[in-house]
Amino acid sequence: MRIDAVTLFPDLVSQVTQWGVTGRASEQGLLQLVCWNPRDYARDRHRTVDDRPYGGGPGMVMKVEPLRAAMHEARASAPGRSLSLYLSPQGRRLDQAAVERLAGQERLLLVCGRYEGIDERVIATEIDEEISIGDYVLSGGELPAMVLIDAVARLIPGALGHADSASEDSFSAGLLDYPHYTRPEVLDGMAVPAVLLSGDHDAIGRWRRQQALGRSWLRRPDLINRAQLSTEDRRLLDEYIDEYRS
Ligand SMILES: CC(C)(C)c1cccc(C(=O)NCC2(NC(=O)c3cccc4nocc34)CCCCC2)c1
Repeated sequence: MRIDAVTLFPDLVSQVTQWGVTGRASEQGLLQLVCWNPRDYARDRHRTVDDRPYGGGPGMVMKVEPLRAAMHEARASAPGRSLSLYLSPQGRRLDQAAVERLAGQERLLLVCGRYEGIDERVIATEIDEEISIGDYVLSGGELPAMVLIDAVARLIPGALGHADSASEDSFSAGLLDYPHYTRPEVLDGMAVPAVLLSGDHDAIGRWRRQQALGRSWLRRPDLINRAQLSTEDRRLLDEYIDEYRS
């Protein structure tokens, strides 16, 4: 999958192709990330990339021409149509369903804001979707872009080795993860749940499902309401709730 990122900090965004699963996906040619810096398209002597806001007020706005030139160069640099996304607090909240939809695109163009943001007319004419990763104040759209790249890259066929894919099971079913344990068997007097040492893989599977259901019910009831629960799921969850309330 080809992803182009328009950013004033290409060295920051390109770090996502240097490490871990996304690093390997990039190494294997499954993910191709190219960064484009508006500063390289600033034609004045000072290579200006910000501009003053109409209406006055604090801060600056990303200068239109270098930004648009970088976007146009990015689009023209490879075949295929890019879905153009502006990472923005005004955007639709990113969730796994959106990630799955975006992973199906042949190309993504990610625009990262800095200063107070970008000109609204650039959004109106050049951006297909605004996407937000959450409600907190950030310094730029680069970390959100890297979050999106990570989430999308994991869905590229072949990107996840076996060791990585386990955690997809419960969440891709839209639930929180069951608790994980590893050595030692007793840590500061706290023992691993006995079922996990039993070797009874059916019991272990049921226990993990019940934990995923129960923890989702406790911490993220919104996920439970959206999940498609089987009758066995309902039984496991009811048993968890009875125990929790007893
Ligand atoms: C949400 C909240 C707190 C009410 C809010 C309200 C108003 C402004 C901001 C804010 O952070 N402005 C700065 C800015 N943020 C982002 O780009 C950004 C932030 C959060 C999630 C994101 N997902 O993608 C991009 C995201 C970076 C500099 C260029 C202008 C945007 C926040």
